[in-house]
Amino acid sequence: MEKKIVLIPGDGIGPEIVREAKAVLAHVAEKFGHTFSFTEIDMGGCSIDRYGEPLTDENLQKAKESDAVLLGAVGGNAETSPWYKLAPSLRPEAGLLKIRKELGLFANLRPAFLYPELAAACPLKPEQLANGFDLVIVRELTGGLYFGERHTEKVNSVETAVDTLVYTEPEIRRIAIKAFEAATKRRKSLISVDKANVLDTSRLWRRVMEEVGKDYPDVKLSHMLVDNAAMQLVYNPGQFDVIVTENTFGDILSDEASMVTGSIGMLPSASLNETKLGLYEPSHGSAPDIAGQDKANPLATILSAAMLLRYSFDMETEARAVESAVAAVLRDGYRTPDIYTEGTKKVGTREMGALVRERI
Ligand SMILES: NC(=O)c1ccc[n+]([C@@H]2O[C@H](COP(=O)([O-])OP(=O)(O)OC[C@H]3O[C@@H](n4cnc5c(N)ncnc54)[C@H](O)[C@@H]3O)[C@@H](O)[C@H]2O)c1
Ligand SMILES: CC(C)[C@H](C(=O)O)[C@@H](O)C(=O)O
Ligand SMILES: [Mg+2]
Repeated sequence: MEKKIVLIPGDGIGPEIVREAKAVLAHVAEKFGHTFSFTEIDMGGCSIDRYGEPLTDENLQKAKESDAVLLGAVGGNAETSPWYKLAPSLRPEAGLLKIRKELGLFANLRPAFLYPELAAACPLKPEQLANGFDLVIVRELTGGLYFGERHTEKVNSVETAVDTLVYTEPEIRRIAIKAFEAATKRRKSLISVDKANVLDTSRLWRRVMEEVGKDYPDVKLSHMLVDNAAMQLVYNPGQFDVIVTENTFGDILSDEASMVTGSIGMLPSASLNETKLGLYEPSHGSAPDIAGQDKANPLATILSAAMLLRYSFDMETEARAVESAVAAVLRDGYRTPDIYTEGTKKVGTREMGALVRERI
């Protein structure tokens, strides 16, 4: 049966990395006898330029009617791009938030894994990597500060900005279940990261995690304050298996975790709801500083395509074939500039994509 994939190249390096991931998916389809159709839509700055808004309802509808969505990245340089002169609700990132909310993508899985071949690209000392590094961050994606009420006003003639952090018990419960399920399939350790020494939302978060944990007696649940978690991630990263955390903390900790893998260009992600329709994207941004130069690492996007095959299409063999091909390329010594170290072979975005496809 044909599978409909909506591609969102977006801005900056987005079109370059999505081009490579699309070619990987097309290669998988041919090799394993599947039919994938591809429809491209605009989102982010390119959509603002074309339609005056970051995601039109018509394009959103195309995403809703697909079987899976693969995104590059949206956004530009906030200092220089005219997109950032617009009202916040019309800026590129608003398109991303709209699609996450409209598709109900509350669970964002961000696996971070240090390939042994990339140890030299990791800024940590070898002894800190003694326990390896292989974790998944389960980030809540449709609540918290990102979606709370916000405004800017003058209070007693003082310019005042307000962002609201809200979580409801059902929102916490459903992400807890995703996290416990993920931990069940891995090393059965779940660390819930919060700021319960200060925030009411975190205290509710902790209570619900404990309650849901009763249904998963095999999983060891513990709690860690987010400031400590940020420190532990670079001090002893091997201690983590699954981390579950709220939207903002997950955003920050996942960029931090990405550097332990060698580069933000290595970190894929899957944004899921309760159906099979998911959105897959690298955790990094549109990297305007290297856009159009064939320098971007396409591996996070290619690994996101592997997650698409796994979670939206139930194609585990195909997903593993893509992941093994990425591992093989790294074993064979090929590196984009962000993960390049002495003695390895530097390649561009295009060549990296081709090298992965050759190994599937
Ligand atoms: N999901 C998304 O669409 C998404 C995610 C994060 C940031 N953004 C947007 O991207 C724009 C730039 O943000 P930023 O500079 O803070 O973060 P960024 O992730 O785009 O870039 C940070 C640094 O990492 C490098 N980098 C990122 N991806 C890379 C890759 N695949 N290969 C090699 N190097 C890579 C960049 O060159 C830059 O030096 C902003 O407009 C931001 O809002 C979008
Ligand atoms: C671009 C931005 C809105 C987005 C986020 O904060 O979720 C990005 O940083 C990410 O990690 O996907
Ligand atoms: Mg981020």
